[in-house]
Amino acid sequence: MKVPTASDDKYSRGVLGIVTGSTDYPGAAVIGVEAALRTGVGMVRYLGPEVPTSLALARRPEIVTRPGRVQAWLLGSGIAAGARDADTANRLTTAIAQELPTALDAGALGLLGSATGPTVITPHHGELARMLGIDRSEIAQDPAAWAARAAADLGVTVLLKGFRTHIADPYGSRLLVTSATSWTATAGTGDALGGILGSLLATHSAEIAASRGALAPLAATASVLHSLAAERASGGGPFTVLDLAAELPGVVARLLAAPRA
Ligand SMILES: NC(=O)C1=CN([C@@H]2O[C@H](COP(=O)(O)OP(=O)(O)OC[C@H]3O[C@@H](n4cnc5c(N)ncnc54)[C@H](O)[C@@H]3O)[C@@H](O)[C@H]2O)[C@@H](O)CC1
Ligand SMILES: Nc1ncnc2c1ncn2[C@@H]1O[C@H](COP(=O)(O)OP(=O)(O)O)[C@@H](O)[C@H]1O
Repeated sequence: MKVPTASDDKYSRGVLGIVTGSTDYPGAAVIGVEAALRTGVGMVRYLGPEVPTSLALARRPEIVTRPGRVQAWLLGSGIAAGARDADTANRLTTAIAQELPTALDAGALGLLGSATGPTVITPHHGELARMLGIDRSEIAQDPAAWAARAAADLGVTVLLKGFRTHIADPYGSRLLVTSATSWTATAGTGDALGGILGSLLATHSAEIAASRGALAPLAATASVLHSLAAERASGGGPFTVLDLAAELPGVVARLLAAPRA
């Protein structure tokens, strides 16, 4: 986690650009924005269609909806791969061309071929199966091996979601985060994970520029924050994804206060 200092400002802390949400799935944009802000980032620039933009602004007026410089991108949650409008397609390709640290989720996974910057993909089993052209049941049999194989074959850091989240990169990192609660299996929690990860990419862009090996531990950290926030939101029962997001600042504070091993 990056802790702001007396000499920081909103730009030096890191700006996250978010291209998520659509008229069909506007809520994914709201969830990602909320989770990113609550993880701790200097600023969020949200760029999307009118409906998700209005909803995100209504919930989080601190977001900026004009294009400008960012340190990292979160792309694709709530965007259907086959139904992108021209403006969204433009925003996605413009973002990817900047070669900044980027999290590719859901409808942006298909753009992996043009992502030459430091990239983390965040598929669930169904999405990774589609990307690799195999059956979902094969991934379920050995998710760790498939995450590692995808990282090697695709040349990016892979965060494969599930009860166990497997993180693998092309340089040999293999990390596992086990979920604190299966109440997490509820719509929108993956969109929240995207926001958490995006926030960490934006605040650690210098470390990522120095080494793409920084991506895997950041992806694992995002997953740990997500799991701990889910546990606190759950308290042993069901919760909604905005409950999870509301727990993020407390989770971050507690981790920072904990003595280091
Ligand atoms: N409120 C919102 O706006 C929400 C928007 N969402 C967006 O909805 C779009 C479609 O996402 P989906 O994942 O539903 O659909 P997909 O069409 O990507 O995936 C559906 C296929 O994958 C399988 N699958 C789905 N989740 C899985 C999992 N966790 N593990 C293994 N297999 C799984 C399903 O059985 C199905 O075969 C995405 O853009 C996503 O970001 C969802 O995140 C839900 C909430
Ligand atoms: N059975 C489970 N137990 C705990 N966590 C789960 C389980 N299934 C999925 N998750 C977690 O919930 C989130 C679901 O993400 P995703 O499948 O993208 O859903 P959505 O697209 O609805 O947001 C991921 O963070 C994943 O790791």
